[in-house]
Amino acid sequence: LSMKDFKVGHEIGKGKYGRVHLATNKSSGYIVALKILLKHELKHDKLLQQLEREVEIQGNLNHPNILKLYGYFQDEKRVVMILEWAPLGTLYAQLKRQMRFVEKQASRYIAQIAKSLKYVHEHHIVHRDLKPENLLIDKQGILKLADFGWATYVQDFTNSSLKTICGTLDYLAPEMVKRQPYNEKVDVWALGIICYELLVGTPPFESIGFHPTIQRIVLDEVTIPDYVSREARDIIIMLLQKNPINRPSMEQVLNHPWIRMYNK
Ligand SMILES: CC(C)CCNC(=O)Cn1cc(-c2ccc3c(-c4nc5ccccc5[nH]4)n[nH]c3c2)cn1
Repeated sequence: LSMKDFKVGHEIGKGKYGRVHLATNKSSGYIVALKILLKHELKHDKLLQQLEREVEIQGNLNHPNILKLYGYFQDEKRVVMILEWAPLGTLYAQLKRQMRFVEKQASRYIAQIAKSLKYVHEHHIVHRDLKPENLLIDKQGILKLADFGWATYVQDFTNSSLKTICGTLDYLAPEMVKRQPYNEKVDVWALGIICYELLVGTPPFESIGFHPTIQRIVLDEVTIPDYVSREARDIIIMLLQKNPINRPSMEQVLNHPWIRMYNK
């Protein structure tokens, strides 16, 4: 495969390392998203190895709520990943449009994210950068876990400043902020932030500036508005436990009444 097998359309996204274009495969007519990374931008070969690892990971993940990597190819100038196209864009954009979701819709989205995370965690992978910008929606309204922050594949959090880790701090777990060892429970925390945000419209510890946000993540208890149901309140408090040991597994999340009541 090479670029000439595709009719390349407009740019749909721009990451730290790559540009994403809508494209059509000329022979199959299939619409895909092409993530194009210029080799000279991947200067030191560590990034190229990390990219190989990313492709290796993605190639083995096969789940209805995880964005598919169909394949990849390279020529002298670039590396290209052939990815599933999600026509309805990101959950972030939909949330901005709708302000916030009714509990049934929010519960359905949280259930889908929990299913994808259960699968990813079973493969001993931690996503680490779960946020509405990384969740895409296909034409049936099904959520697809993605990871555009290509940088997460090259970040080892130990020595990089928190600020460069990701655009927003809102989804960082307390143990990450405190630079302690972390595990898949950081994704459980992020799911709690997203759950709150889908129901309320803004993340619970959002503040102006870097320090206030990380301080609130570590110190503040979440305050949940009265219009949020008892069951939703219960799952949010469960997911946003400061101590990762007290957070539930994805199995337990999927068995919670607020999930079961809307996902028969
Ligand atoms: C293991 C798994 C979690 C990682 C999967 N790999 C990636 O997420 C790598 N990646 C995917 C993308 C990407 C970005 C945007 C889209 C889109 C898309 N559809 C849109 C519709 C409207 C507006 C914007 C849109 N972006 N579809 N498919 C995409 C794929 C960028 N980097």
